[in-house]
Amino acid sequence: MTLPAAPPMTDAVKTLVWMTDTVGNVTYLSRDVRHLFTSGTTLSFAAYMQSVHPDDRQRVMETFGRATVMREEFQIDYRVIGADGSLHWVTGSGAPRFDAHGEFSGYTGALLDVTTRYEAIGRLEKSEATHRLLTENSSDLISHHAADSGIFLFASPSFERILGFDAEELVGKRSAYEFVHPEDRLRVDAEIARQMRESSSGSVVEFRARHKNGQYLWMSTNLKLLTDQLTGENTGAVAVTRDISAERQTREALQQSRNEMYSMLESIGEAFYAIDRDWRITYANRKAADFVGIAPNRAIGKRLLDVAPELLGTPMHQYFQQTLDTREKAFFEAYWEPRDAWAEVRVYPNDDGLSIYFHDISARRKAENAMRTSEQRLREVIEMTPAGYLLADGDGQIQEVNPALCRISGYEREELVGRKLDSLFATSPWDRSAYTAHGPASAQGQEAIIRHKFGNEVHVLFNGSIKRDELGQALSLTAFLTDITARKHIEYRLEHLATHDTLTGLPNRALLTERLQQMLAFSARDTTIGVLFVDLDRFKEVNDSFGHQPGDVLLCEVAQRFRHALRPGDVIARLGGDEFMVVAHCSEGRSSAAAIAEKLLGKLAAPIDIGAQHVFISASIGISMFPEHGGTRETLFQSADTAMYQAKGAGRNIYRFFEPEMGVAARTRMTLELSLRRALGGEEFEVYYQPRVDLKTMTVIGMEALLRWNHPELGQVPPMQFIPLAEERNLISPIGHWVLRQACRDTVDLMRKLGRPLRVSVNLSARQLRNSALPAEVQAVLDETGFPAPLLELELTESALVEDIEHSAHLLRQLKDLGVKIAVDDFGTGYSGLAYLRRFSLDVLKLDRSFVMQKESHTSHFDFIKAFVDLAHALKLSVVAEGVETDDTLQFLCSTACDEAQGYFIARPMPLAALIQYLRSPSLLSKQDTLSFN
Ligand SMILES: Nc1nc2c(ncn2[C@@H]2O[C@@H]3COP(=O)(O)O[C@H]4[C@@H](O)[C@H](n5cnc6c(=O)[nH]c(N)nc65)O[C@@H]4COP(=O)(O)O[C@H]3[C@H]2O)c(=O)[nH]1
Repeated sequence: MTLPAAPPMTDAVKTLVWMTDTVGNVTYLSRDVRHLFTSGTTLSFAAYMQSVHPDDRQRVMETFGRATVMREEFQIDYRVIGADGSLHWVTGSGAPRFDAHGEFSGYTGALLDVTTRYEAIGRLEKSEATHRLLTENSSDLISHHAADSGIFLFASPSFERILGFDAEELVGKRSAYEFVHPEDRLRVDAEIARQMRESSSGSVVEFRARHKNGQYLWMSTNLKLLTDQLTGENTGAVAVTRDISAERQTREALQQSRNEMYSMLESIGEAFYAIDRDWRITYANRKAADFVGIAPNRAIGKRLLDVAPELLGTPMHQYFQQTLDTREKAFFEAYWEPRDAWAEVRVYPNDDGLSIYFHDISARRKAENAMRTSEQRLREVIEMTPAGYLLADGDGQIQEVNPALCRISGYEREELVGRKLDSLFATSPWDRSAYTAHGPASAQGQEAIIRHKFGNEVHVLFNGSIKRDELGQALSLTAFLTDITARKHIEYRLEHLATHDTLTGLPNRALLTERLQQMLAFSARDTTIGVLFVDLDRFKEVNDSFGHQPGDVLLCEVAQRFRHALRPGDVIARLGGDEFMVVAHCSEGRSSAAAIAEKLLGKLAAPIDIGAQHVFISASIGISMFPEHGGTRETLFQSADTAMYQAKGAGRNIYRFFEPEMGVAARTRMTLELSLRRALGGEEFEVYYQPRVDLKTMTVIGMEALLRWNHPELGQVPPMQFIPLAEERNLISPIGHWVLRQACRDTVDLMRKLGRPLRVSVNLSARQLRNSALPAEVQAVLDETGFPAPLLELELTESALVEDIEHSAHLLRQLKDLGVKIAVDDFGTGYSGLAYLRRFSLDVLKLDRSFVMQKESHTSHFDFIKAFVDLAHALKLSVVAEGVETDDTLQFLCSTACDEAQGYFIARPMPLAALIQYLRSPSLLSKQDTLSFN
């Protein structure tokens, strides 16, 4: 059989028809594909089988064989290899052929070239295999879910590995929703809803999925909803889910460490920011952002110069650039003008750019500035202060001085710096011990002496302090020194004034007392000290006769002579008036003291010249010895005083040692003094009144008030015993005041009772006259008692008046201005004459009793008294005679035109009650015998 020629496969219909004989040899083959199998027209079965792909040959043989045996139709796809070597997929189909006799005659069939289809299938299979491979081996969970229910339609094997469920357990049985953590469900739903709403093509959602073992794993799902192309309905979803637990953990850890770093960067007291190489801010903590005035999140990502344009061109900017260039860190301080702030900046290079730390040091800078300013000011103050200033090191070597110290010390600054403190100070509160450990820390307000360059001493007030290390060792010494030399001189003068007698320059009582105290305190047991009380004799007379100034000249001369008579160790003091006291060591006991006394008296032997006058003066000296007469200065003074009175009494110009018997009299005086003080407070005083008569009318026109002291033990003490004591002990003023008040009160009462005026005269002592407040006190008494001033007569002795003439005259004028009368008591016993008294505005002269009594012995006395009374009258003074004891005297006085008289003959001093009685009695002069109280 000849096979027709076949067209090329590609051009022709790809189906060929074939026929075989009963044993399978090809008897007919369409021309189209013939060339595939043979170049001839016939083809044996075996040859044909050679064309079949070896891998398919067996299958083809079996199919053919079975079909032939069974006489069945067959169809089989297999590959053939063309004669040209090309491979083709063919679908071979055949059906048995029977002849008219029903005899099998072979097969007739067709071969369809299905290479193209198979290639497509091959590709599909390959892709499917690839996908399957991917799906089966993917570490991700790949799933397909039904719409709405989320039931698994497909689950990749990885589900078992990751969530513990195999596909069988999932597909068609469970919903994806079962696995979502309840807390994440809302989020997942929201995402699905969003996707459906927006028809978006997939999104990623993270959630926790429950493992079969109950634990949750973090998953990230890439979810894609599937939509029907025609209806647009959701037909399900595919999901690719990945276990991101580890990633989450890493991410969280990273976030955690980033948070920690940020919170650390936030919490550090410093501002921090980082910039990349493009100067973009990659991080800025709040402090840094605040510094430039921007929110941190707004700064990040921005270029530094956009956020802080003021940075451009500043040193800070240059430093940043330099660090970026050199990769070397930089530390510096910079001023940030927009904030008027100073920052301490540290710039570190890193792989991305720079890490910049800065610390606001404005406060510190300000404090430093303030400190600098205050230091500057302090320096200026130190330079300008009038107090000297010095700074020395711990060894006392001067490091720094101010101009004032140069002025005070006389040295130039260069001469002082480097000098040791010890050589500058003669005395200072800081000796060597100040520099040692635990020495004093400061010396405030202490006095020191600087040795001036020219040798003189400069007194300074020293205020210093020492700075020490922890071991107490001196590090530096600072001191301010105020020049107090002038003040010291004044102090010295004041002290001298306080301790020395201004007239004679001798030590005064205070200094003498102190010296004696020292001598007693520091004396050895066998030391003998003599205390000599020296009182000038009749000095008062000199004073009264020549006046105060000559008296002062005399006292100075005496002081001078006494001083020369004594040894340097002896002390001589003027106690006041004409009293001196000498305290001296007496190695030979009494004989030494006696020698001193004689020397003193001897010094007075030569007359003293006062102006043109030679004045002879003597002294009485009382001596007490330590320890013989006492151990304390009081007893020694007292004893010397007592002995001096003894010497005076014994005839003057002599000295007397104290004898114990003398002490008795002294003690009596002391007892009296004590009880006198008590009497003032009690009711032991009483005023007696001695009537005074007008000699023309012989009527009582007034009386003299005389003080009586009714001592509880001693009985009535006469005024002459206690008045001088009261004067001496400064008690007379209160006593005198009491008498004045009592007298005024009694007389007012008396006048009221008798219905007629009465004058009362009250004695004033010399001491009262010294009191400038006397006029005011008298006025107060007059006001208080309502006593008429013209009826009050104040009696003063001559000697009291002349003690200080200026003062007396002034005071008398003031008293007279009150309207009271002034009488001079005891006239005729003193040294001054009438003319002398003209200087005072007086009203009454009281002739002393001794003056009145002389009448008996002098025949010319009458004339004298008469002339005196006339003279007094000429001076507008009335004359009162005192001490009228006899009728004769009274008569005599009447004949001399004397105005008034008082005396025992008329009436003795008497208590108030008796006076009332006396004054009421009709005949006065007949009563004198019965009214005796004195
Ligand atoms: N022999 C004699 N004496 C007569 C006669 N008439 C009066 N006398 C006394 O002579 C004194 C007169 O007083 P005086 O000269 O002021 O002398 C007073 C006066 O200086 C002073 N005195 C008395 N009372 C005070 C007083 O209150 N203050 C002051 N400062 N001194 C007073 O005491 C002195 C003595 O006072 P008295 O003892 O009271 O003594 C009184 C008086 O009793 C007389 O005929 N013959």
